[in-house]
Amino acid sequence: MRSAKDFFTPLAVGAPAPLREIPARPSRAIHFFDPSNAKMAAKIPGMVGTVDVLLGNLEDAVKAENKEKARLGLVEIAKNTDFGPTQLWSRLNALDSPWFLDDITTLVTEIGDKLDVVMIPKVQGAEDIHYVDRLLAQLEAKVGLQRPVLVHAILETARGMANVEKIAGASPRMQGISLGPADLAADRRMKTTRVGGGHPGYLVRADATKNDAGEYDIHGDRAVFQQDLWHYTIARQVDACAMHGIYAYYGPYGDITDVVGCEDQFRNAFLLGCVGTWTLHPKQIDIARRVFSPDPAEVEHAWHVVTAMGDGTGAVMVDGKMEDDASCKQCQVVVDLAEALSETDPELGEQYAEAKKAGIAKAEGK
Ligand SMILES: CC(C)(COP(=O)(O)OP(=O)(O)OC[C@H]1O[C@@H](n2cnc3c(N)ncnc32)[C@H](O)[C@@H]1OP(=O)(O)O)[C@@H](O)C(=O)NCCC(=O)NCCSC(=O)C[C@](C)(O)C(=O)O
Ligand SMILES: [Mg+2]
Repeated sequence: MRSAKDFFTPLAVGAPAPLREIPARPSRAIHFFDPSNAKMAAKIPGMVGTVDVLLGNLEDAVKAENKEKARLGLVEIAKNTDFGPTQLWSRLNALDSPWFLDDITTLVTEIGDKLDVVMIPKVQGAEDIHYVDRLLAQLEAKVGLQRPVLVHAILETARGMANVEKIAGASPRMQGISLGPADLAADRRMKTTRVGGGHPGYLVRADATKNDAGEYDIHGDRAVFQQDLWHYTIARQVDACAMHGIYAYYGPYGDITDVVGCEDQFRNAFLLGCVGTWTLHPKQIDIARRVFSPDPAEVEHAWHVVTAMGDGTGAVMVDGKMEDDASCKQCQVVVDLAEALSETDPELGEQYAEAKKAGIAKAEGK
């Protein structure tokens, strides 16, 4: 572990200085595409502006014989596309794979100026991030990049989970962490075969009631509530990220057809503190944008409270409810998110501007 004194020192002579703060850029939908799939790749330039992040996936879901094609395909797309406000990320192959070294070397030297974040799969501990950190600094110095490429870890092993706080704080490059529910389930020997989402077997059942004979009717009509398999994992991931000033994300929802279940899983993650999710299919993009953008009614309420609270201290009544310093901070989270999203999403920006006007007017009794 580096000393706090040299945490922000570049790890190679000539590498750009690490950022002191990770920018809160909108990243509601991290849209995955396979750059070796010609049909999918052809759609990417037209998707600029429709998602916050376009991610060229080089790891799982790309066939072994297509790894090189995917890497070079991504270089080509990046060189020929103006991404405007849309971020460009890539998921590299795992550190122990035969492809990682060429992935990182090629991408940083060829398109490092366009690449915002590299996603590293199957991160086990801080040592994995330290390795990537130094390598990135050397490559950045070699090609004279002016800004550091950031790092995003995927939580998909039990060891990675046990080390999540250390991973989140391993480098000033750490931008965020996503959940990898499929690999994590396998590594933990969980018995779900689904890629994310719930499972009907993971439930709690209401107590049995007594029948007319005074016996517990265990086979009677008892309400069943399906539970969230990922609650503990996401909550811990969110704490680790918040503690280190980086961002937490849900990951993939593999049942592309079940848009309702997908929306529920995304919303749970949003409410727990995640800022975004992955989209694997165009169908999931609108869901992610909707879920990870606060409802204008919430934004209006947040402005009402923040305005009514003035300097943020004391207690006031708003719509029959007590608001104080703490709830003002909760509302500030919503206000800040709405302001950040307004900068890149003009349609939402208009709705949020209306909500702000209405919230302030209510606070001022107009
Ligand atoms: C699921 C698949 C096979 C269905 O692909 P399909 O072609 O069968 O679907 P479709 O419904 O027929 O497609 C309709 C149209 O959308 C296009 N399309 C379809 N998908 C995309 C896309 N992503 N981006 C842009 N365009 C897309 C597709 O080309 C087609 O175009 P067309 O109408 O012109 O014919 C396909 O959507 C796909 O390959 N998606 C990405 C999968 C992926 O990246 N998986 C890896 C992340 S999850 C993971 O790795 C786990 C994790 C974290 O590691 C862990 O939990 O451990
Ligand atoms: Mg995985």
